[in-house]
Amino acid sequence: MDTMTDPTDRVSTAATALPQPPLLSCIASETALFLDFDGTLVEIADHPDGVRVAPGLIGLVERLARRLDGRLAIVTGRSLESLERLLGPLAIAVAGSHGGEFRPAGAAEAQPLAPLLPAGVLTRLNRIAQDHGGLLVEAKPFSAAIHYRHHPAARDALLAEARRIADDEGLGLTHGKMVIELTTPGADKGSALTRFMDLPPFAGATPLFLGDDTTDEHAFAAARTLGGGGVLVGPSRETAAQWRLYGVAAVHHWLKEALT
Ligand SMILES: O=P(O)(O)OC[C@H]1O[C@H](O[C@H]2O[C@H](CO)[C@@H](O)[C@H](O)[C@H]2O)[C@H](O)[C@@H](O)[C@@H]1O
Repeated sequence: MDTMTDPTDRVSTAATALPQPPLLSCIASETALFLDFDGTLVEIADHPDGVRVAPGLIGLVERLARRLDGRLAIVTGRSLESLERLLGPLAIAVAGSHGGEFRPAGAAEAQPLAPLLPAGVLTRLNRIAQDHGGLLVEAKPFSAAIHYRHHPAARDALLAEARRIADDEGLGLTHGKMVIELTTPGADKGSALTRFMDLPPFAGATPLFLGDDTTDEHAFAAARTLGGGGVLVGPSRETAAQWRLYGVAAVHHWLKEALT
């Protein structure tokens, strides 16, 4: 089977609305590539620590970064500490915590692009997690996430409670895949992409962002503003992306093609 073809396209008209992106090998000389992590480079798993990193994925990303003369960054909602626990130390450019942490390739330390999360937020989220039978709370330097993958019925109550904390503390609220996150204002994936694009070796290139979640929409919009675009990974939906790949396997196939 052609690994770029979505088996569900046969039954969903909406799913065929966005075309596949051009082959990276055709556009790479001027492209800056930005990659989301969960749902884009790795399949979604039951637990944030349970994702499987495909053999060869790290080498593939590093080789692509070299092919693009350093114009490649992973831009994730995870903290950089959580990302590197899964991938090992990374020499490529990375941004974590939805744009709160920003680290150009080779830099020893991440720069903050947002204020730290106020101390009381985690306490309040942990209390809510307990009230709902022990949900997972993920603490990051510039955001905190409460996961309800194992308690989907809690969604609406959690959203209301998280909204109250966001309003009290002046925080942003994002709603991703079975996860609600409170983020400190001033940074998102779009601002991280824009910051990279201001700096060498990204400056002057055309940004292309690959991501699966609603939290990637800021980055799709920022890439478009800078003359580039976005590739939605997964089922079709309302999006600022212009292209679509059906899932993680198609992303790997598309990335590998650039190296052939
Ligand atoms: O921006 P991303 O790299 O896509 O990160 C988004 C969030 O990913 C993680 O949560 C998601 O993936 C988990 C593992 O597959 C899954 O269990 C969870 O339900 C998903 O929401 C991560 O834990 C979050 O911190 C990231 O913000």
